[in-house]
Amino acid sequence: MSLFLHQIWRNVALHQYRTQDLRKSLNDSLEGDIRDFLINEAELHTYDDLTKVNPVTPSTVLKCLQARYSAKVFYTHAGCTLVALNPFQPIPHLYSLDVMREYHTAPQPQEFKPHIFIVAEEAYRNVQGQVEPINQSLVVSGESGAGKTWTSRCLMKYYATVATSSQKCQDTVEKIERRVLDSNPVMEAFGNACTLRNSNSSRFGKYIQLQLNGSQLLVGASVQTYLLEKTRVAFQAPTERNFHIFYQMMKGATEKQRLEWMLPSEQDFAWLPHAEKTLEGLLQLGNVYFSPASEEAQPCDLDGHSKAADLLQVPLDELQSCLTVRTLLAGKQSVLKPCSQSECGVRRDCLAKVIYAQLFDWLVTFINNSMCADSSMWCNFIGLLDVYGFECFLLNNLEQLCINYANEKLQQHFVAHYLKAQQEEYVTEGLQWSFIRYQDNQGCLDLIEGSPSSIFSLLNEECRLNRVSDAKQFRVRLQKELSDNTSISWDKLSKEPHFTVAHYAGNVSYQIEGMMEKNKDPVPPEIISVLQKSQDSLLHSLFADGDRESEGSRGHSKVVTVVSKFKNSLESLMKILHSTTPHYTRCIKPNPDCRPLTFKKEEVIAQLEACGIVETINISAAGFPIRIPYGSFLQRYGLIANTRLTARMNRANTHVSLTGPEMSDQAVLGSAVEDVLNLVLKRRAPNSTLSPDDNNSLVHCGRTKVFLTHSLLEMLEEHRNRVCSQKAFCIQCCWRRYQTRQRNLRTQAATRLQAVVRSWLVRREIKKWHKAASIIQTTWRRWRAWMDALAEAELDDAEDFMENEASSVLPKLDPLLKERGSVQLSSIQEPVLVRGWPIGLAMASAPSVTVSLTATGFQRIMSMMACLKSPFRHGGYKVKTNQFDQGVASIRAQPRGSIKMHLQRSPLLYADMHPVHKTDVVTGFNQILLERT
Ligand SMILES: Nc1ncnc2c1ncn2[C@@H]1O[C@H](COP(=O)(O)OP(=O)(O)OP(=O)(O)O)[C@@H](O)[C@H]1O
Repeated sequence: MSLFLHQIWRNVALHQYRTQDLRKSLNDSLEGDIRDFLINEAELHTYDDLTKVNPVTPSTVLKCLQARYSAKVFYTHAGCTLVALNPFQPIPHLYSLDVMREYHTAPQPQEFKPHIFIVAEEAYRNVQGQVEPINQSLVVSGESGAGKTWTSRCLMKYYATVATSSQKCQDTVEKIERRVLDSNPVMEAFGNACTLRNSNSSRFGKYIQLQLNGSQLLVGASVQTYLLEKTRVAFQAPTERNFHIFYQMMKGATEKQRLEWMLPSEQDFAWLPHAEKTLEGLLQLGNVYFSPASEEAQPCDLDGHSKAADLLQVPLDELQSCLTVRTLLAGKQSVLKPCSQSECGVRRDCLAKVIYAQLFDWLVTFINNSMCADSSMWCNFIGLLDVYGFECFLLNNLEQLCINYANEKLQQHFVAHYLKAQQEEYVTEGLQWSFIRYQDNQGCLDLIEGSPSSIFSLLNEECRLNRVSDAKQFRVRLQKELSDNTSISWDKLSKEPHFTVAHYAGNVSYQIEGMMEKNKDPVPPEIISVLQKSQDSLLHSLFADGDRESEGSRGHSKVVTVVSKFKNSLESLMKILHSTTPHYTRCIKPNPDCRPLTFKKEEVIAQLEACGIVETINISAAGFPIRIPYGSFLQRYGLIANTRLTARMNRANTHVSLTGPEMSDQAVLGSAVEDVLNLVLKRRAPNSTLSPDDNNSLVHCGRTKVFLTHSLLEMLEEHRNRVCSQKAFCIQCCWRRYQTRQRNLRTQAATRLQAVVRSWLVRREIKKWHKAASIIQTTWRRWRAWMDALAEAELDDAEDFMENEASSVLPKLDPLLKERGSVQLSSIQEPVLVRGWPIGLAMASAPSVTVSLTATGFQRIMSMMACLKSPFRHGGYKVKTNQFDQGVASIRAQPRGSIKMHLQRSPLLYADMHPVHKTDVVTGFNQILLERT
């Protein structure tokens, strides 16, 4: 009994295990199945738009980008954004003049493969179309080395080419176009540097305005720059370099210039790291060293400043004092105070930075003056914004805060634009739905720039207080004022004063130390006044107008801090962006090492987050991330409502062919889709329907597509699975029934066949038996008759024979027998008549049960053959039985001795055969013989 129970338990367990296993494998296959339905992974590289991958998730988007990158397709749309992957190798055919012309002349460039030229052409056509807002902005963003500068260059070349091709006054345009293009290397020389992340990294943001006249021809351009990294002049991170211009000057200077600029080729410069041996530096200032003064009240001693003073053409002693002595204002009295060695160093760096920044601004103004068209000449513009991407390093300070703030601003603008685009698609599809649930990054922006309290406002306040800044105090202040905002937090374990901001692209921790100083960006007034005294006309003009507010010249209330300046310029930029039609290009760096055609998933996903693509995905998810055309929907889920899809489709097609417009087709399909959705929704909540007021947060039927949330997709899948397993069960039952029926039919047919064959065989056998029996009967009767006749005739002839024949034969045989004891018949020359006993007589006269002929050998055979009247050497001889030897007078006489007959084989043809295998039935001749024995 226990064994039996154990067996049952084992079977149940096995069954459960198998069921689980089956369910798991079913689930696995189902997941793959849905994936295959929503998106064909093998075809991922063919998706030109990331928002078309289903479902729109970071992982599918990433897979799609990777597949395209492997297939050497570098541009992909992401809704209203273009994603540009950096190939890190020249792809000349992608940017050739022919390709530019192809995109420019195409009736529908959007139908071409995604390309930066589509963005350029779209913007250009928008200006041509004069649809409000006519002015366009091309926003190119991405992290350092992602390809922003490359992309901006491509865009400028495109417009230059397009403008040239359709320009009548070639000369003017070529001039402008040349100037626009030629300004790039100059700007890059002054504003770019070799960094760890990019060997030609732009250390400033720029907005280039390409000015177009009424005929949409390029007539001028202007550049605005943002946040130049001027600290690089005096400080470079290990293994990084100073701005390119210094190295270029050192490398390219002629002997004459070297003499003029005091650049001996052997000289090393502290501010020019990683220069080749032959290179020298321009910045003699960097080689000015300070040694502590012998007395505390005395300023530091200087070394190497004379060359700098000569080059800057400022009085040597004034340069020395401005670097080593500070002027303090005490009421109307000014007091001179010697600076410490480190303060001297800060002042020296400040001098270099302020000169470089002013020079850079001057350069930009110069370029603008040479490119900018008169305002009367142009009416529209295409703006090109190349800004730093989101930054998050180990140590982040004010620069990163400003950059990330700018990115937050742009992200907000982008999100608003993207939401608008999404909303427009919903409207086109007839959906009454809005993204009211979507939370944008306003909270984070309020934290950084809001009023009355924000990071910027508190930083500015701190600077205006004109006191020595204390990082710890500032942190306490931040905590007190801003702790209500959820976008700011503090790491309690960190000892360094800091704050962490939750940006849209991730959390960034900013160190407070040094932030206030950077915000003040103080320029000692002594430095400005020295520079104003420069004999160098350029340097003099840079500072002569006194534009630059120095520490001393401004009242504390008027302090213009870095963040307030940056905020102002950003606000004016945002105003421009808001007044234009934006086009976003997100440049992605596929690997940190700038290796050609190498795709690192972790790198890319981080950038997708930082450039807002993941946010785009979130926005999609906040709406209806899954959009399925009616036809595809019904193909997969039609079975839920048992919808006769093909019938409806056929009907729809008939409508189309008859009526032309596709709407009737869509309407028919739409009603079938609604049937399916209603069924699923009813199961979830019996009273729910697909009315616009009900369930509209889950699903919407547009004009051509169904818009679904993830949860409704899951419900649909669940329903489909249930219906599928019911159908599968039904199919199994039918199949089994069919199989059983087939098996029965086969068995019946086989039995019938067997019966037919058996009866045919039996009939055939019986026929044979009948034939054999009649032959036997006939033969038997004939034989009996013949025997009777023979017996009669023999009886009549016996006496005559004895008298005539015996007397003639015997004498012939007698001597032979006497001589040999036996007779060789062949030796008898004359024919011998052998007369055998009629078998009937022989048998009848047999004295015992065993019949045996006394004749032996050949004689016996002959006798038998004769008895049976079988021909044996016809007419050759006659055989006499031994009865004659014994002097038989009459055949009627009883033969003496025993007669034995051994017949091993019947001479009759069918004697051994019997129709049924019955051992007890013996017929024919054998029967006769047996009857006799
Ligand atoms: N489309 C492209 N085809 C070929 N090479 C490219 C392409 N885009 C970028 N590159 C390569 O990548 C390098 C870095 O690009 P780029 O200087 O434009 O980056 P960036 O985003 O402007 O960086 P940063 O912010 O540091 O200035 C280029 O020097 C170039 O070699």
